[in-house]
Amino acid sequence: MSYLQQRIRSFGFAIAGIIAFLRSEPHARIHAVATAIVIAAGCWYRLPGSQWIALLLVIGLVWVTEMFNTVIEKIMDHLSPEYHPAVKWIKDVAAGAVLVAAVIALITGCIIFIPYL
Ligand SMILES: Nc1ncnc2c1ncn2[C@@H]1O[C@H](COP(=O)(O)OP(=O)(O)OP(=O)(O)O)[C@@H](O)[C@H]1O
Repeated sequence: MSYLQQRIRSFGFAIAGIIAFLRSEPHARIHAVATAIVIAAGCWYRLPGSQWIALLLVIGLVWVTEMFNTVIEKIMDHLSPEYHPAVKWIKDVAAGAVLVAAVIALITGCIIFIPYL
């Protein structure tokens, strides 16, 4: 298999991962709806490029943290299905990362959209 074929194959696995995440996680579908609404609002208000960059960065931040949080939960459930304080710490910190990203995204959204309302 050539280098290019390997890269295309890896890209296919990454797309399959995104589809698996969307299919299995209700949170992911809520993020998808919220992302669509925010992008539609951005188009409606014809946001300038700098505001689009800020918006896309925080949307990406929320998606990436949520995906890694889900991966961490799945790893822990696989490795240690029974209760363990270390698992609680790991899952709670991972969930905290999602909360940080969501709060940053909410504040950014308010800064961008409130002046248009
Ligand atoms: N094996 C475990 N040992 C210790 N605490 C756990 C364990 N599993 C879950 N917990 C605790 O319960 C909380 C919820 O865990 P859970 O895996 O259900 O995630 P969740 O945040 O409800 O996410 P989701 O709804 O996406 O499954 C964790 O944040 C952690 O505090």
